[in-house]
Amino acid sequence: MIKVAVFGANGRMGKVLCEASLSADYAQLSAALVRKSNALIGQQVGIFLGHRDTELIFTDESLLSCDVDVAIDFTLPEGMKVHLAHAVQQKVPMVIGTTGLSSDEMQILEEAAQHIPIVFSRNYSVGINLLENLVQVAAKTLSDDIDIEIFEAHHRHKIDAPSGTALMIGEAIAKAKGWEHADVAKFDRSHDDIEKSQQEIGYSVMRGGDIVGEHTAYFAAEGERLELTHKASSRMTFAKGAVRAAAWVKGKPNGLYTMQDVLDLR
Ligand SMILES: NC(=O)C1=CN([C@@H]2O[C@H](COP(=O)(O)OP(=O)(O)OC[C@H]3O[C@@H](n4cnc5c(N)ncnc54)[C@H](OP(=O)(O)O)[C@@H]3O)[C@@H](O)[C@H]2O)C=CC1
Ligand SMILES: O=C(O)C1=N[C@H](C(=O)O)C[C@H](O)C1
Repeated sequence: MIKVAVFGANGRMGKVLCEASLSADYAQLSAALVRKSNALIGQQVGIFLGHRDTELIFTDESLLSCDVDVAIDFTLPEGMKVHLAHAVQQKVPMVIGTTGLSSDEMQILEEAAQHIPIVFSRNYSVGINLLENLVQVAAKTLSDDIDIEIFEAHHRHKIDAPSGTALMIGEAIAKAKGWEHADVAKFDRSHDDIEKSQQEIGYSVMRGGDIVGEHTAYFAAEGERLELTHKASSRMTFAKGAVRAAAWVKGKPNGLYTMQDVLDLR
């Protein structure tokens, strides 16, 4: 049985991560952590979740009085950095799903992985991790006369854009093509006065309503077009993947892992 702590337990993903930890027969929710200032501290997690029969109460994010094996963080970059520091201090392995990290924040993650094992993935669904491999096959096979574009759609509350997953797909394609992603990523065409280059990965973004997460990679040639699409219809998909990653990372040597490692897809 793996003892799980969830940071940002009051968030959209935090709530579902608590549910997933309570539901998995190989996991138990041992700590539901929120910011020090949060009025939920001392209140029952079960009442917050609506129906769950658990004695657990919300505690603050210091991880200090927690008996846990792995901590999961799906928050925002500023929060993730604080949570990571607590986890390194307490020597607690982490599963991180927070997106929108800057290159400096990625470096902080890599440094922390020298002290604890960390799984970091911008998408914990099995389907997207498979898609990451499929787009590489497409990028290598459809090598000539091809335009590559990535479209993503998410709910109106999502802040970072393009999504972490869209970037993850783009980076996988760039790697398969032998391109530097930073050189070929195209986020804005509004000021262009020439035709697009074929050494380019274009991104487009939609935000609206309650869309959980949709991603399409387009490989468009003259005469044919391949579209590879993934649609997530429930946040529970990500949460189950993260709890699975938590069970996997327990006892692993220090280092930075991905969901591809957890799923043995490399
Ligand atoms: N990798 C994956 O598979 C997936 C990743 N995500 C990512 O998960 C993250 C969270 O998404 P979502 O649940 O929708 O977001 P929410 O806005 O619903 O929740 C954010 C949570 O982070 C906390 N938080 C924000 N800032 C800080 C801070 N500075 N210090 C401590 N805690 C903080 C919030 O606490 P408070 O309420 O106190 O502000 C809240 O608990 C996003 O980065 C999203 O992209 C989402 C789905 C899947
Ligand atoms: O914020 C979200 O909701 C999601 N974020 C992740 C991302 O940025 O790719 C994963 C998922 O698509 C949902």
